[in-house]
Amino acid sequence: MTADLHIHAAPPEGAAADWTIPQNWDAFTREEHAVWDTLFERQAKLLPGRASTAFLRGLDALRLSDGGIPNFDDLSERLMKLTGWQVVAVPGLVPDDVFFEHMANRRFVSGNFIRRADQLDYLQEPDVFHDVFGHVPMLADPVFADYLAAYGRGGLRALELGALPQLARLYWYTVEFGLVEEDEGLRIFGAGIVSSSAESVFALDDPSPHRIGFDLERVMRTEYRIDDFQQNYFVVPSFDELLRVTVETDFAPLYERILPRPSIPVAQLVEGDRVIHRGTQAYAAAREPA
Ligand SMILES: C[C@H](O)[C@H](O)[C@H]1CNc2nc(N)[nH]c(=O)c2N1
Ligand SMILES: N[C@@H](Cc1ccccc1)C(=O)O
Ligand SMILES: [Fe+2]
Repeated sequence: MTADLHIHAAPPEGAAADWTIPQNWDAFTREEHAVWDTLFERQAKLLPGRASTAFLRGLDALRLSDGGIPNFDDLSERLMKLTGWQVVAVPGLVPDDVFFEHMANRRFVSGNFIRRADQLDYLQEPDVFHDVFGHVPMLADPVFADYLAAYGRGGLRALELGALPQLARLYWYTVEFGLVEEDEGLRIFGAGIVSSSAESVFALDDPSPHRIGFDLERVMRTEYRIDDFQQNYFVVPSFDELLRVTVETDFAPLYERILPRPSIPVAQLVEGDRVIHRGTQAYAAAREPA
């Protein structure tokens, strides 16, 4: 199974109207399962003491360490009992409205392919390791599970209100790259971090990125980059607080206030005429535009 890098307007051949496809678990080769196992073992070593307790508990509760790419029917059965979520297969990126519709109905979509053994560290599109290892453990947490379902409903609303980029930043800085303050210290929970060996160290240990207390309006105004380690991470005090703030706030007036204002750019570190992306440098602060 290979990635289809294009976002089609209509579901591709073999996909249902909601873009889902059968996982066809039997079609994964030994090599593909071995890629999962390699990635899994690498992260399993790194994450104790780095990942949030909710994430580590989810890994256990869902038995993701059983070995090989998980069978979505078994996984969904376990997840359904815990929080009412399911995991469904899609060929690759799906249109925004389809993505939100599934989420609002507690279906998490996962790319039905895995990176090749020579691409362990970087890929352009979310594969089953990112989607399932990265995202699904958090869905075993009842509070986070409610947050993501509410986010799906919020997504459909943001589309109507013309505020998708603003709402997408909330996803980026929580679901993909969020940090959480725990009693023992800062922990990672964003799927983009926990599924990356380099960033799961960088996000907590590197001195260069900004670690900013969660503020809804600031998050929705802050741009992000998708091709490098983050320069900005936002820290939520707890998942209860994240859920409370996002559910209790009516986003419509917030969008109205934010949309006419400039967004907060990601600072770029420049050397001569060359932009240096690597996050091991000290970046200039992401300042509020005047
Ligand atoms: C926020 C925005 O809708 C986002 O880019 C969506 C689009 N479609 C997607 N489709 C898949 N399969 N996975 C994703 O993470 C997304 N993200
Ligand atoms: N309260 C948001 C919906 C939402 C909830 C939770 C997360 C994201 C969005 C709105 O009014 O649109
Ligand atoms: Fe993701």
